[in-house]
Amino acid sequence: RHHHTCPPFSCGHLQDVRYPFRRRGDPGECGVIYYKLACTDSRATITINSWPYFVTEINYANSSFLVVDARLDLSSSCPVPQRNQGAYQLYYGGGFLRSEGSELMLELAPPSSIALATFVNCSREVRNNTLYSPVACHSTSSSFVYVLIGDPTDIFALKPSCGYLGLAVIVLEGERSPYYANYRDVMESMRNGFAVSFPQDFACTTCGFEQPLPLLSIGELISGMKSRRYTWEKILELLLTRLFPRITGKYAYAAIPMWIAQWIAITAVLCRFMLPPLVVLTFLAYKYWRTRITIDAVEKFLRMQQMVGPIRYSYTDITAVTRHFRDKLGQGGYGSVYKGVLLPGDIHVAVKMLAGSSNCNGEDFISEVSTIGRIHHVNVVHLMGFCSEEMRRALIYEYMPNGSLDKYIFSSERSFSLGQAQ
Ligand SMILES: Nc1ncnc2c1ncn2[C@@H]1O[C@H](COP(=O)(O)OP(=O)(O)OP(=O)(O)O)[C@@H](O)[C@H]1O
Repeated sequence: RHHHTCPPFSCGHLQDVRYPFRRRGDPGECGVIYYKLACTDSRATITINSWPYFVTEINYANSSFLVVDARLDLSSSCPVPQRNQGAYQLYYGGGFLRSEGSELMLELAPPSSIALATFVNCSREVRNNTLYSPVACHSTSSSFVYVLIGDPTDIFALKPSCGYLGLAVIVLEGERSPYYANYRDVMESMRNGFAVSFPQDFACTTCGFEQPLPLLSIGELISGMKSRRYTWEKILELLLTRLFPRITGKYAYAAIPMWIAQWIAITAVLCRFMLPPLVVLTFLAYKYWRTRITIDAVEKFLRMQQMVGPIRYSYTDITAVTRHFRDKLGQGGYGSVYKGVLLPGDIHVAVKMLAGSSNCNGEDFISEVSTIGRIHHVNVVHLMGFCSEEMRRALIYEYMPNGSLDKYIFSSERSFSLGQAQ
């Protein structure tokens, strides 16, 4: 797709320039925004860290391109870089940092090893110091120019008589120690430029170039593993590329485990914070639903019962009848029994307050009211009324002044007699 809408172009002396490069004014989907080339008849220029560089060569085979400092006076026989602190930011791992606004990219790692060459101007001559290589063609009898090669931390500890002039990135060839390079080597390296890699993202096979994904047959996989051609990382990469071609195309392979980790983290956080409240809510909803069912069944029964059975009282009536539960007669399996007086007529009653807890469910209450309420027998205590408000329930019996029969049956003396009336 990319190939059709963004055809290769020429820029300066470069031919067949493709992704990730783009020209000013190219459609948005062409190339990568930071790889904009400014083209003249003879030069292609790119800006890295706000500093211009000539792109002298692009090597698509190893995803790198060669750059030369555009502000370096190449025609001079004794070039010294301009004051350019910030144009080169070297990463300690050996990479080349590129910052664009708030973004900091590590991808531009030069394929060959590089070092910084710092040019300084000293008011006094520096003797017997191998770090300071003289730049004779720029020095006079009162001003001495040197180039220092290597770790930038050494350079920050400059001699007091020296001031900073400019920086250059130089390529360290082979085994040569940077501390023994002289100005001639530095000049040659500055003129040749240094190579910069495309970021990993853009070097991937699926970006814009219509290359087929690697075929992955089981046999090939096994033989690859046997011959140690495929490492575990390689196998993971192949699998991920096949499973998520879009994602692996969009992000670099290195970003995939991070992507998976992010999803795992999000799921874990959701489970940790969402699941417990959800479980509690479900439980409460279930409890409420069960209670509602019981209450509804009782209410339905009571509407029918009202015509035939005992009288229904409100909870306020019950508190009035028992005078706020003042006189407790006893305690049974289903709750406490209080003495009360029904007006009008001053009829003495026993009010059994059913405990709201589990052992009294709606069914028991219904059967008590419907069965006992209908029985009118001399040997069965008469149910005169009841109360049911939500989960507060009470049964109102006629008052038995002699108390419960078990008081006599299980009394320690076992010597009692019932009169005819009793
Ligand atoms: N109608 C009543 N008149 C006078 N006192 C009563 C009456 N009903 C109950 N009581 C008193 O309250 C106590 C508890 O009675 P309750 O019927 O609740 O207990 P229970 O006999 O163990 O039966 P249950 O197992 O059905 O609760 C009795 O022992 C008795 O002293």
